[in-house]
Amino acid sequence: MAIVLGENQYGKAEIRVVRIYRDLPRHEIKDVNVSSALRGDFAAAHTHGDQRAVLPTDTQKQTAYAYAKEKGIASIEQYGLDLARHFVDDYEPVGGARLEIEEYAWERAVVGGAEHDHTWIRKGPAIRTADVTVEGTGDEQQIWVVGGLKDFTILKSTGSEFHDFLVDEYTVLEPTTDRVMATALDAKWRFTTTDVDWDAVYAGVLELIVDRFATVQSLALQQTLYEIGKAVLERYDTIAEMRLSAPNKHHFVYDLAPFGLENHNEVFNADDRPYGLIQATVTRDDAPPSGPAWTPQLAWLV
Ligand SMILES: O=c1[nH]c(=O)c2[nH]c(=O)[nH]c2[nH]1
Repeated sequence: MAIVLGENQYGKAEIRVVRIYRDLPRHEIKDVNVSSALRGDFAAAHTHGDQRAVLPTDTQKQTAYAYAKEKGIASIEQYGLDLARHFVDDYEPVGGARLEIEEYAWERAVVGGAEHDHTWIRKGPAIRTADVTVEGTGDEQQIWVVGGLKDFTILKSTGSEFHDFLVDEYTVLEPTTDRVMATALDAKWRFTTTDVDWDAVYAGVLELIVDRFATVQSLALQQTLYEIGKAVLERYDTIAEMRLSAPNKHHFVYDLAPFGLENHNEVFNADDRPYGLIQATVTRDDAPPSGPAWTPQLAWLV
């Protein structure tokens, strides 16, 4: 019997980088949260405390700040690619790098009726995400980019039904042809190339999510998720697969009968838990293998 080191990775989690572009009077802001993880030949560090192959997590952090200045943050996908390629291409022991990045959006404050040059208000709950994985160098190099968003809270006050479901002796849910549908959507989409206008695709996917959520006469959240995924894959041939996770934020019609009041879908109890959790993957049947694209940094203990 021998005890051996298994899979391992290390990096700096949640590096908070704010980059201001201030070359013009009208400043620009990028506010991101970066997590790096390096994979490769780090056995000696674990078994002998030998750090010669270890690029410190502090250096990974410093690099994130330096690259924000040197290369800028045009998009989080591009920034993740720049960092991941650097770690893999420039350090021999590093076989693979995964960069997980969140972006917090700001919108310009309106002051005296005009957009202000250097004051912003934090915008909405939607957080843009990018997961970039790079493995190998030169001709052998493989790259996976997954774009996404999380906590995109959206609600429609009609245009949603749920009926004709399986009924057993424990079923009390009433069928409905008109209900509130609300969720805080997490979605990720896997690209098959890096030749992408990242910002344009993000804006387009967001537009499709809102359009499908609003205009599909939904028979279930499952159907809405599928229609979103289908629309995204139909519009973007650079995307092979979309994964969606949607808590069904139940809005129950409140019983106002004790007060002699009618309630025609006007007053609801927004229940926070439990919630239905509806999750779906929509994919092309000829999608290339996903490799490590979906493997999160923090999957180790799961
Ligand atoms: O859109 C829905 N999907 C379900 O699977 C489900 N189950 C439930 O109780 N309500 C809903 N709503």
